Amino acid sequence: MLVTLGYVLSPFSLTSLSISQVVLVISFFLLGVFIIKPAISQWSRLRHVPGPFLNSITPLVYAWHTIRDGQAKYVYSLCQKYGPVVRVTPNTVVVSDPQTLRYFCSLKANYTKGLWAEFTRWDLKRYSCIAMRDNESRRERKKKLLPAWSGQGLNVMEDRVDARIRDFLDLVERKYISTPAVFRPMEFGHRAQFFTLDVVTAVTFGKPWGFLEKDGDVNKYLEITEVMTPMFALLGALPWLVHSMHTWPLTKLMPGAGDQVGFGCLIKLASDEVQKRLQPDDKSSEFDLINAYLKQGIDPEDVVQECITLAVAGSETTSAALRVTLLALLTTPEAYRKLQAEVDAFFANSSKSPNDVISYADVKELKYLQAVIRESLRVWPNASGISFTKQVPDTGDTIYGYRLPKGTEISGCLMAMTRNKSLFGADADIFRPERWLEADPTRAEEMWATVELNFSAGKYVCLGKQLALMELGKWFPEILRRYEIAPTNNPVPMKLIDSVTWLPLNFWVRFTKRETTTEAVSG
Ligand code: HEM
Repeated sequence: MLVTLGYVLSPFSLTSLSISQVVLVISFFLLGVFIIKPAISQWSRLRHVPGPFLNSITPLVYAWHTIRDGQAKYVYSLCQKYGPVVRVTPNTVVVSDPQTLRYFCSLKANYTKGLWAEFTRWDLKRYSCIAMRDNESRRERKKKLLPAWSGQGLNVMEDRVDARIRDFLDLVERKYISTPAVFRPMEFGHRAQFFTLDVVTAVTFGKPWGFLEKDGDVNKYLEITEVMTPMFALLGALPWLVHSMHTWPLTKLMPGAGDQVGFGCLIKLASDEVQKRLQPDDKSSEFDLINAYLKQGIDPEDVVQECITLAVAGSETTSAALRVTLLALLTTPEAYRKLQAEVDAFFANSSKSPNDVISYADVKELKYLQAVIRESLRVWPNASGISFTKQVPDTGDTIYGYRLPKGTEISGCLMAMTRNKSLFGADADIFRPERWLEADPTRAEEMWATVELNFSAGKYVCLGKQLALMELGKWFPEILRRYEIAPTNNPVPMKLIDSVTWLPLNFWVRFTKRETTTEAVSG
């Protein structure tokens, strides 16, 4: 560097320059070495990939749009403008073709997880599966996690979901039935989170954390995570932030088991529960994910990390899907009535006791219900920006004819895939469940294979996919058979925020009992 500096200064006689001129020359030199040169080399790596010029030299454009409008809408607009491969930040490209997404998630493609995955590590010495970037270690771990998510495990999970449905119905009965004489509105955005958090903790720890019973935030967990969630969107753009967060002194700001409130309480809950199972006198032989994972020989410290991940991965995503599905139904009265009619017909012909929660097997047979769930996942896919990037392997790769050097981060724009007009029809931007019933079986299969990418694919596929579909599938019939739900007239209208998942603010609804309602089920 000194040689170069000498070369730059050589045309001048140092004695002929004033101090301020020397400072100016050195400043230009430093600017060139530390800012312009890296920017040029960053830009040139992927200069052949289409995208806005500014995005190719700085991640701040993406970060700005993410903060302003949300990542999904922004990345979707870039895909529409630039085609199947778009450069969204200097080192990130996004594809809008399902086949390519499936390819880079497959075992054979040998891609690894992108840098954002580092953010999902709470203990820097340990990894949960979702945070593992090394392919061999994640393959080993996933092999041990998978058995719990099928067969008997899934049956027990179904019982736990049923119990939380009963808790939800009990909450509605206790506090939220409106009549012409009494108006008792519910803010549904948070109640959806209470439901999914209680499901996921019941499945993981054997008992719910207690959000529904309290009808409120437990240990300020939600208050604090709501601030953190939008950061996921930004981290896709600013991976260096992830590294800084894992460096002293910022590590001091990371949540820990000693915290009295927020995310640290979840860490403590997970550590305590795992420790309890390790005691010789522990009696909790029942199925839950802690016992199942320990039985597979996963190190207890790693089981703690898996539990924490589950609570995060399994609650925000599913509650977002629950909220947007209800929102879609409330704003499409025709669909609401059709679903209600299907649900009524099912229960009218069912021999089950009114207290039994509908089985998952029956849920899968309700065609309009399935169409509604698929349609809402289609119109509002989760994480449709660059949140779950993967990294191109050492060999580099060629995608759509574009050479991507090793280390390039790549992601799929789900919204571009799930609103593709050639597959879903000219009205792909609107919620219309009928499209699923109109499509011939081959087309319907392709449509679902695309929408299913909400849960990722290949070696990254979501472990909780069936659990999430079960929660959504059971919640609607059990609620709609008993109550009419209507939006309320708020002075401040509802707003849907894109914060990796979908977060409606001010989502107030009114529950009234239906004339033909069956009795609310008791716990
Ligand atoms: C609508 C609901 C859900 C959606 C859209 C969803 C989406 C996803 C996606 C996209 C991934 C892959 C991330 C990546 O590529 O790195 C993932 C992974 C994961 N999800 Fe879900 N998820 C949902 C519900 C759940 C539930 C209910 C649970 C469990 C209680 C869960 C547990 C997990 C776990 C453990 C992983 C990590 C899998 C791995 O790293 O191989 N998810 N999910």
